[in-house]
Amino acid sequence: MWALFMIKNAKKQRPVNLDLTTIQFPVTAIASILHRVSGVITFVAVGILLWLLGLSLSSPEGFLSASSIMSSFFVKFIMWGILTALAYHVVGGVRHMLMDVGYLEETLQAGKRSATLSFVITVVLSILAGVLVW
Ligand code: HEM
Repeated sequence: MWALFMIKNAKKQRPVNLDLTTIQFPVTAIASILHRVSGVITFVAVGILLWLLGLSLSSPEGFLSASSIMSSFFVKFIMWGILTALAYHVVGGVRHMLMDVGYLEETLQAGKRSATLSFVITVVLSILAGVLVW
């Protein structure tokens, strides 16, 4: 009986915060989830890019179709998004591998610094991708 009372009471005293606006993710958490999201985008992109490559190599008409598809703003925007996701995935992947081989310290401070740096590098690569696409 006493144990039951303790369990009920312990449950009541658990801190609850349902105000999502007061919850802030650390930069390392954002870097981590974006790495997964960019991996999934890259996975889907492989299919799209291979299809476009196949079309462009199929015949001279196929090449013209592929370049006319690529001339639309919407498609260029998607391509820019794919290249940005790939850039972040590669930069984040290299960060992971540097940590795995022990080149980057596995401390919170080093993690925060390398996560921020990988965002900065991705922004630069994303601008370059925009220049390439447009
Ligand atoms: C076609 C290309 C690629 C695809 C579709 C892809 C996709 C993915 C996916 C879906 C994950 C799982 C993410 C997770 O569960 O959190 C992942 C993880 C990973 N990827 Fe890629 N990836 C690709 C290329 C690369 C490249 C070029 C690198 C190297 C720089 C890389 C490095 C990594 C690393 C290190 C992980 C593990 C991260 C961890 O331990 O949390 N990937 N990738």
